[in-house]
Amino acid sequence: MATFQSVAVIGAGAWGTALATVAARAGRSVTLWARNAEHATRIASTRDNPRLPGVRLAPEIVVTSDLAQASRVEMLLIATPAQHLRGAVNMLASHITKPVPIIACAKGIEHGTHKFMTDVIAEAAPHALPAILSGPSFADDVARGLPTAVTLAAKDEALASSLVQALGSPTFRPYHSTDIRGVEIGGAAKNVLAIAVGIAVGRKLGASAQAALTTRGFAELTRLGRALGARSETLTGLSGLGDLILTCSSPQSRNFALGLALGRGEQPSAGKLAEGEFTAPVLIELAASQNIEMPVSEAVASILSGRSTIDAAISGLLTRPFKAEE
Ligand SMILES: NC(=O)C1=CN([C@@H]2O[C@H](COP(=O)(O)OP(=O)(O)OC[C@H]3O[C@@H](n4cnc5c(N)ncnc54)[C@H](OP(=O)(O)O)[C@@H]3O)[C@@H](O)[C@H]2O)C=CC1
Ligand SMILES: O=C(CO)COP(=O)(O)O
Repeated sequence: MATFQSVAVIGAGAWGTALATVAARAGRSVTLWARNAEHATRIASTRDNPRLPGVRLAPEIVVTSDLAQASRVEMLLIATPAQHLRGAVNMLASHITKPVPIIACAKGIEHGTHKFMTDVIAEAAPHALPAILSGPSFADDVARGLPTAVTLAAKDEALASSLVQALGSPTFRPYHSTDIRGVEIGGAAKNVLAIAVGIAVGRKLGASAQAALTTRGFAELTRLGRALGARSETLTGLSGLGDLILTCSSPQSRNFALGLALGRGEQPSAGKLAEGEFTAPVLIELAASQNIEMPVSEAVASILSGRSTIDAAISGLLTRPFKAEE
């Protein structure tokens, strides 16, 4: 089984910083790459990243903005926002001349192409061995060493298992899988559904509505997943149901918090990345192309685009025809 001793994390936001900490805790030699040279220098000297406040970066983590240096490793993790993953991998591609695992850690679907993250990696860096890491894991919890479990999928099971060995520790437990698509669908869709549930909570629709909306959201995530070939154990696993439960139940989630603010009629906090906002339009385009009904996601997309008011969207969902549960 291959061992991966050196790891680079591309993207020094909250998640990239937490993942660098995870890899260091697992005993890897870690480089964290920030696109901005000034940020890299500041993080390297203060050992503190304002994108993940209160977390001290381990002294052995090298922070750099030099991509050539960062890419001289045995495995890479990409932790940029989903819509910037292609740009980051394009920059890396000229440095990747032999098969190297590149793990997508972003949750989303690319605008315009409807491509999932590992497809983007395969296209942009043909030598890469694409993989995906996703599951219920807030950066802050992960960085502080609170127990978390995620799914890590690659096409080749032995590779997925080696990557798990390289990153896993008692407080960060990846489960390996070969169902890349299933993992990607869960991570992308749950962010959109969390906005819906946040809106319902913000509108004070009650705990019963919160549970109902989360469950019906899971039904539509599952419908799309099945249509795209995902395995049911993945959809009910950590990267599907697990992450949906986390994100739809906690204001610690930026997607839930965005919905909460919208539901309360407040201004959402500026500068916080809520991937569901970007995923919603492309998710419903993808669903339509597969003839899959995703009414909750459609309601979120129509609210975010201004095509519908919150009250009209809620009323639209509540007056849908009664039907068999599936
Ligand atoms: N935070 C979390 O708890 C988790 C997040 N994720 C996923 O991880 C992804 C990143 O989220 P998160 O880290 O929280 O977001 P942040 O907003 O904290 O950070 C995003 C980082 O990406 C960098 N970046 C943006 N564009 C580019 C680019 N073109 N090239 C290189 N770097 C770029 C930003 O750089 P700069 O600082 O210069 O702007 C920033 O450091 C999202 O898809 C999210 O869903 C997954 C699991 C947990
Ligand atoms: O993906 C996450 C937890 O698994 C983080 O959720 P938010 O992006 O909504 O904060």
